Amino acid sequence: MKIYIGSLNPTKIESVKRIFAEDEIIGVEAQSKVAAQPFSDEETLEGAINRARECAALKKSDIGIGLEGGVMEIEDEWYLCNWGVLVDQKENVYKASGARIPLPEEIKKGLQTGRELGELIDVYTEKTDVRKREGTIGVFTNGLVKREEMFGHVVKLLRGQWLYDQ
Ligand SMILES: O=P(O)(O)OP(=O)(O)OP(=O)(O)OC[C@H]1O[C@@H](n2cnc3c(O)ncnc32)[C@H](O)[C@@H]1O
Ligand SMILES: [Mg+2]
Repeated sequence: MKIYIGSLNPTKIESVKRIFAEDEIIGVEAQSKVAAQPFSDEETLEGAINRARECAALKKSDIGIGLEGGVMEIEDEWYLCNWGVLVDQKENVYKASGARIPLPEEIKKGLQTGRELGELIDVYTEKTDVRKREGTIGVFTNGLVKREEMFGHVVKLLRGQWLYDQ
């Protein structure tokens, strides 16, 4: 199969390659049509849906996948959240969410001033492009769960649900 994933972020592309190891995986730029930094489960999921639909609509695409990261609030604490969507040629839509962990107060404050998590985590860790490497989830799990692994789990949940219907 030819699978398009709506991102050029290597952690997202690699996570799809891991789970669809026998297929051709192509990363393309896709519009999430939501804010660069989504602030709820709903908005994050919507971003993933939009990316997946755009990929599924590409010529020769068998499957389109959208993976989107965001933050969401539960009782004053802000959590990392992640959503994935798979759309096939029958226009079936499969959804799954990823692991979530709370973010430190300092990061929450930065997000409240309108800055993107990807930028804040680089300042926090004094590193560059954390979002393309271990991710925020990797930083705050001491490297035990990296962004690629977390998205890999989301893609596995998508593939499994899709397989169930075949
Ligand atoms: O190129 P794209 O596919 O857009 O990849 P991205 O890294 O920007 O990722 P998202 O748009 O899905 O994530 C929305 C925002 O949240 C940030 N983000 C989400 N999860 C993250 C993580 O685990 N580590 C670092 N940044 C993260 C990300 O950098 C963006 O600012
Ligand atoms: Mg982004």
